[in-house]
Amino acid sequence: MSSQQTIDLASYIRSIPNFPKPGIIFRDITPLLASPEALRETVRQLADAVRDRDVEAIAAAEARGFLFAAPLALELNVGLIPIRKPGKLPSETFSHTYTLEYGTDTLEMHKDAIKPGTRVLVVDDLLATGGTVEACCRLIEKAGGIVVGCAFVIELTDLKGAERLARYRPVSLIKFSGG
Ligand SMILES: O=P(O)(O)OC[C@H]1O[C@H](OP(=O)(O)OP(=O)(O)O)[C@H](O)[C@@H]1O
Ligand SMILES: Nc1ncnc2[nH]cnc12
Repeated sequence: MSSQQTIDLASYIRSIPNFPKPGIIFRDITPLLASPEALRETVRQLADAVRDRDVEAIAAAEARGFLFAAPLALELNVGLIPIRKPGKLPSETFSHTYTLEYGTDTLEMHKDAIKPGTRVLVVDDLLATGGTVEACCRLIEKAGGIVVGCAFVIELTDLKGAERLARYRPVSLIKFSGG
């Protein structure tokens, strides 16, 4: 695809009704991941959206957050801090429990992952209630980091996650309403 043509990123998201529970419309990123052009454009747009934040490190929660955090860290030339589900990280961790659109979960981060005062951007594939990324922000703050923003590929606007995360100045590339 030539650089003159714009890519409609939303057209690479597949909507699957009633997964993983009745009433949820699952926004599936696998078609976007399958396209190198769409994935490259996604990472480029995320980088452009946060370039003025003086980001010094990127943090992301497993699993889908990692898929965008690693190429974005390379694009911004900063390191990557993995935030993981319980029992996966080998050294001492901080822990935080949060509520999802469906269910609850706990996340952990290495206590020594961040030098105090480091400017950290949190990245995830999708913003629903904001619970996951709020948990990431809490973990970063417990470690003495400064959350300078959070960036998402997809935002589910009806769930008001952007309001919950307003103090972290969230940005998103694709917005869906209605589930
Ligand atoms: O804004 P929230 O209400 O917190 O929801 C969004 C989160 O939910 C999904 O992750 P999930 O916990 O399903 O895990 P996965 O990445 O391992 O699929 C998604 O990747 C986000 O991290
Ligand atoms: N509707 C949704 N689609 C995909 N991932 C999600 N994570 C939370 N809600 C989701």
